Amino acid sequence: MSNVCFIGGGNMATSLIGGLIAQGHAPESISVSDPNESQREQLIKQYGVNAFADCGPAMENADIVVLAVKPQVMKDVALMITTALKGFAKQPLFVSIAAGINLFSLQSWLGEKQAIVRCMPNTPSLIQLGASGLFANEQTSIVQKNLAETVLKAAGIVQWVQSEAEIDAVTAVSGSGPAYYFLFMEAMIDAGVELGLSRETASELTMQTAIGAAHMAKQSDVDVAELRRRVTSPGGTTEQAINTFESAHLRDIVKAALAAANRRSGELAQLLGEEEPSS
Ligand SMILES: NC(=O)C1=CN([C@@H]2O[C@H](COP(=O)(O)OP(=O)(O)OC[C@H]3O[C@@H](n4cnc5c(N)ncnc54)[C@H](OP(=O)(O)O)[C@@H]3O)[C@@H](O)[C@H]2O)C=CC1
Ligand SMILES: O=C(O)[C@@H]1CCC=N1
Repeated sequence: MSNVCFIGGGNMATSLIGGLIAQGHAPESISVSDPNESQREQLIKQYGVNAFADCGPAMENADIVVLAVKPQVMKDVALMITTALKGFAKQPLFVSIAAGINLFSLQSWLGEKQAIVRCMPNTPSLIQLGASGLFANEQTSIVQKNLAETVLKAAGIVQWVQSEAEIDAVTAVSGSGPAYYFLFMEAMIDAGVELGLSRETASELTMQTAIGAAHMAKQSDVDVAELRRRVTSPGGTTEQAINTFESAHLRDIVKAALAAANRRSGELAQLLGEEEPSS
């Protein structure tokens, strides 16, 4: 079993650790570094993993180091890691899950020779229903790619993408995606309450409908547009609701929202990363 280290033990690391443990990964082979004591205590209590304040002891014997800190602190953290790595015989594979921080910056901080995978997971990893996009630098071997894939697959599905730019698109679709569905569910629950349902009933119906629709879409041999048409009886109730969404340009709103998320990844790269020399 490979040794997995997380630098940063917040929301996303907790989701991935939860997925790994649920898939039978031994807690003793998982280590975390986080300066926040209560966060460390929570992870030890909940999952029995090893937790440290500093990155050095957490990374000892790690085969894979997942960089799970906020993009804003990634440079400082990466430079600290580089110093700690100097005493290590074995160099681990790095997997960065930070939005926007590109391979050029990560290599500048961690070293040009390091094997690095950029990954964009999402929080449903906690219940093994995550969706991750992966892209590796040229220094990453097939064995290391398989290792990254195995760790992320414990948390859900994995898609390798063809170019690094696609990771920003993955961020806009599935990285941030759970929040879009939660927003839609919030709105449906509130609307159900306005129509006279209790909040509990509106919540139960909304969540079960989301689960049912997602399962159907995944299992069906027809596309989602056809599934939508099958709910929409001519002259019926759904048609009224769909017409309301279409006349408010819901598709344009979704397109603009995902474009804004995608654009933000580029801005974070510029704000927080190293400037690439123009060729
Ligand atoms: N949340 C999400 O849905 C997703 C997030 N991501 C990416 O994952 C990364 C983490 O996000 P998220 O988990 O939400 O953030 P959190 O703030 O929940 O977690 C980050 C953790 O890192 C800790 N930290 C700060 N400095 C250090 C350090 N020097 N060494 C070790 N740990 C440190 C923070 O402690 P403290 O709070 O005390 O600062 C915090 O506990 C981000 O880069 C984000 O872009 C990717 C996909 C989805
Ligand atoms: O909002 C963010 O920046 C992170 C990345 C994807 C989901 N959460």
